[in-house]
Amino acid sequence: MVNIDNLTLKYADKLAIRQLSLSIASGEKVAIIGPSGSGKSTLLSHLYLLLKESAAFCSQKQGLVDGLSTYHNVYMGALSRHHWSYNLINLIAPFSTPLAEVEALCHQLSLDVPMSKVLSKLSGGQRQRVALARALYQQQATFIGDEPFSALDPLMAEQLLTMVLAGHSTCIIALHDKSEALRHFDRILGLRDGKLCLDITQDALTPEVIDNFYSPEILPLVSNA
Ligand SMILES: Nc1ncnc2c1ncn2[C@@H]1O[C@H](COP(=O)(O)OP(=O)(O)OP(=O)(O)O)[C@@H](O)[C@H]1O
Repeated sequence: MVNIDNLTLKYADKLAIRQLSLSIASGEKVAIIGPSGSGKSTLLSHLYLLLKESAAFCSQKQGLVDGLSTYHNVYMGALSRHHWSYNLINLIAPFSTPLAEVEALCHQLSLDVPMSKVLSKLSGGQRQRVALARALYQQQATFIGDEPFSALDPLMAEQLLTMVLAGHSTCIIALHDKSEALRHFDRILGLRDGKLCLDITQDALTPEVIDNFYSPEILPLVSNA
């Protein structure tokens, strides 16, 4: 589905991704782990650029509009599916079908706030679920997520992760969680200082592999993929 060969990315003179090669097949559930600043967001943004036509991206920056309602922020996920005139009328006076769809989706995410509530009045965890709902409302085959559950309690994070994995054939998700959530994925990629240092399948995942990956030593690539 996507092939990256010897990719290097930098911001001004800061190297963020170093000579990274990677293939991800359609249908894979891939977790990306790594310390803060290791390049996860940079890699995910690049993958989204490559897969834009078929992927929804739930980024850390969220890109929500504070002055708009919960409904309108989620509905933005469907803008490209409708004619501009439909979107315009719906912005002024929401149609009943998308309103009911968005409400049901929010309910699935335990986001039981009035659809008219403006974003600026929501908590951090609620905002994160609005961003997640907007990505899910895109109804794409691939989900790319940059720590999309980081502001949620562990139980809710696990429930929503399960829902996202079940709803998309391919998932590529950067996670805070080092161990528990990883058992839901087929394959785990680990970045350190912009380099791919871990690329293993679920059956090879052990606490020792994870501990070694996070140890201060510089390690060669560990891979069975
Ligand atoms: N806009 C930017 N301008 C300059 N440097 C940047 C910018 N964004 C990221 N970086 C740098 O690039 C490197 C990779 O950052 P990136 O955000 O991809 O890491 P990350 O693993 O996603 O971090 P975190 O877990 O904290 O979100 C870091 O050294 C970071 O400081």
